[in-house]
Amino acid sequence: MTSSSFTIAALATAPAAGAVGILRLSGPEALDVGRRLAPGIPEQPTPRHAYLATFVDAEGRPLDEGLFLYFRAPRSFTGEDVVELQAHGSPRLLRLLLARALEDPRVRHAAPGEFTRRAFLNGRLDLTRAEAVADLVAADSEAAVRAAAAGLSGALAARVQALEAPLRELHADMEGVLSFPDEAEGADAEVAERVATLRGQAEALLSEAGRGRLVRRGARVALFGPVNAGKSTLFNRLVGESRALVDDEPGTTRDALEARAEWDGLSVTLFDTAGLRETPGRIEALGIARTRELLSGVDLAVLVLPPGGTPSEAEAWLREAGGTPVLTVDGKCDVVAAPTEGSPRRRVSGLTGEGVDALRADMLGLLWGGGTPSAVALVSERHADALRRASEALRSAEQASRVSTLEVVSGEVGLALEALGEVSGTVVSEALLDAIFQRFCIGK
Ligand SMILES: Nc1nc2c(c(=O)[nH]1)N(C=O)[C@@H](CNc1ccc(C(=O)N[C@@H](CCC(=O)O)C(=O)O)cc1)CN2
Ligand SMILES: Nc1nc2c(ncn2[C@@H]2O[C@H](COP(=O)(O)OP(=O)(O)OP(=O)(O)O)[C@@H](O)[C@H]2O)c(=O)[nH]1
Ligand SMILES: [Mg+2]
Repeated sequence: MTSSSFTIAALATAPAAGAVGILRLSGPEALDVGRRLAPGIPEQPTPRHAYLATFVDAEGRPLDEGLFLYFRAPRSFTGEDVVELQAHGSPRLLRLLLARALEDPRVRHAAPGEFTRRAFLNGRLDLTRAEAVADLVAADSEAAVRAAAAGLSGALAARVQALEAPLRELHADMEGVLSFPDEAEGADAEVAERVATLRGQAEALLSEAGRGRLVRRGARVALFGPVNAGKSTLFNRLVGESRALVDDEPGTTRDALEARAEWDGLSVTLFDTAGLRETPGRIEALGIARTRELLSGVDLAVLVLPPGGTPSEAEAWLREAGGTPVLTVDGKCDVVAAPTEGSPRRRVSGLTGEGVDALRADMLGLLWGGGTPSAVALVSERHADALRRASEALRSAEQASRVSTLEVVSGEVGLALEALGEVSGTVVSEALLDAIFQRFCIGK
């Protein structure tokens, strides 16, 4: 028996009490096994019809009354026969039902992501859409939900396809000329231009990886600057609650504090840090070392300066952020009159809230550079790696088209095609599938 002819079973709902819990079976014996748990179901149930059924134990004693659904292959999520027992959401009851299904030697417990893996192997989803399923389940902000939903409906698949199809055509044209130089004469016209256009597209898609990461993981933003500048007060204002301690004693914040917020649908983790100063006490020095470390790992740092901060002071603090982009603001703006000539820096007051909405908009602008977070293509690290290899092969092809033979150009284009195939799933190894689907939860 091959692994895919095994019938698999798993709970499709989280192992917690809820209104409804689902046991899902997929494979050739799904109906037979399902009917043994729900003996009232006809031998040939109507597919996609919700039957009210009694679920029973091995002695025929009722365990629950629930819904029974049968999806006949290939019209199911996995493309195989699928049966769902939709029971009351008791974790203990569901484990009893699962254990009964697993008593059958033709059934084994599904590996993480195995239902979706079978859907992929049976051609129901391409790889980008299968991965969007995992992204959707893991999404913890509205932008992440919307971007994953777009991926599930094929947004990324379409962009990869728009690259893969003309690349395959170009490859075929060149191979044609190489095999039948007389008949295919001219089919390799403008190779350099065609390669250059496709490389541009591959790089454009690759450039969305950073934004994809931001949507998936959320943005990380840290407030930093000299002691007593009003960082914690501003932090509390930005997160909308009094999370951080505030005091007029400089050095109040010793340990970085974090809070999660959702701005324009984007998940943002905001950090309040220990204020920096030149001659710190010992404990504070530890906090300061941690601030520097934190600053190096965030997507954006906001330097909060006290009123009257000079440009040279600002310069000195800016160096603390290393390579991280910095947005500098003048804090406590309520205590100083607005400068007569337009100050280059945003003025905010954590105390009164002045300038805080505008600051939030500035931060989103810097993190996003415009556009809506939910409209981003969810290019993952895995996709980016393959796209990088595809772009490199296309760059070599471009060079070869000027200095080398058509054979060499075609070889490089072939490599680019292989790399792209890893994104869509037209070229995949078992090991790659293992790596992808291991990240899924059980029952998905
Ligand atoms: N109860 C339940 N809810 C669920 C799922 C499930 O498996 N069970 N899903 C699981 O993740 C998602 C829904 N995804 C699904 C995708 C395709 C098909 C399906 O039957 N497709 C067939 C028929 C399409 C049609 O006739 O319109 C097909 O693609 O051929 C079912 C569920 C979310 N909700
Ligand atoms: N007038 C005014 N006072 C503020 C403002 N923000 C903070 N303060 C006051 O300034 C003092 C320091 O505020 P914190 O928010 O604790 O400053 P901090 O930068 O976190 O300080 P450390 O954690 O010590 O580095 C407190 O007495 C606050 O009430 C503001 O916008 N306007
Ligand atoms: Mg503080």
